[in-house]
Amino acid sequence: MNKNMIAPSVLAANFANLQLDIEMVNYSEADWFHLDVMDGMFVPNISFGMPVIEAIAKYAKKPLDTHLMIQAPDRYVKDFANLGVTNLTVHYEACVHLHRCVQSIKDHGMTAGVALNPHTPVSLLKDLIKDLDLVLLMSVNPGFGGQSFIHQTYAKIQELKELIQAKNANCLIEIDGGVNDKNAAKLISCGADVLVAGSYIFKSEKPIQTISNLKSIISK
Ligand SMILES: O=C(CO)[C@H](O)[C@H](O)COP(=O)(O)O
Ligand SMILES: [Co+2]
Repeated sequence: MNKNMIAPSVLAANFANLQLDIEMVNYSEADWFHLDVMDGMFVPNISFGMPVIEAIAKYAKKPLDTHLMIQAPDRYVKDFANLGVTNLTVHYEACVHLHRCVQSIKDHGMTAGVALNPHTPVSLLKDLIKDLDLVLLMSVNPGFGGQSFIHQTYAKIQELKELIQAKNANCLIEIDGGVNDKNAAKLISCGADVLVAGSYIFKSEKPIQTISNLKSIISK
């Protein structure tokens, strides 16, 4: 997979005119769509589910990177595969049988990611890292867009990078929450491959330009 990527989080898009924002991302230099699914149980917020992803998939011309913030996500792996999701990320904290869930995601033809909450140590992934295509480090507490970046994330990225290298694993590091032009370069230099950005992109006056700026910051 390519590195130094931008994944706009649709959570911050205009839901009254989603198609317009989807076309904007298609047209932009962004690499993936980031789709945040929240169930009101694992996180204290409810976002969107299958019907909305089905609608997005109709217009999206870039891979769908889907971040499940739901309890027992293994129940829905097949449904997300059927919607055309490219990468499915589940939370470490939401999965009792994480290894089985990761295998199921791959068996359904998707790449598999595991997300860690800010309080969850990277070392817990040591026995699974070789099976993963992506690790998502939450740089805010999951559930809401527009929160402030947690600075401890920089050290976690470095620790994760060391684990990946020590285990000779081949997985991307994705950072999610509070990403902007101030922290993007440092995140990449610490070892991140994919930056998710929601509010910073969709709440800006010129989102296409904002994506382009972020892309040039992380490509240097
Ligand atoms: O997973 C998420 C929240 O749980 C979102 O992807 C994340 O918050 C992105 O939004 P922002 O860039 O506005 O912080
Ligand atoms: Co997310």
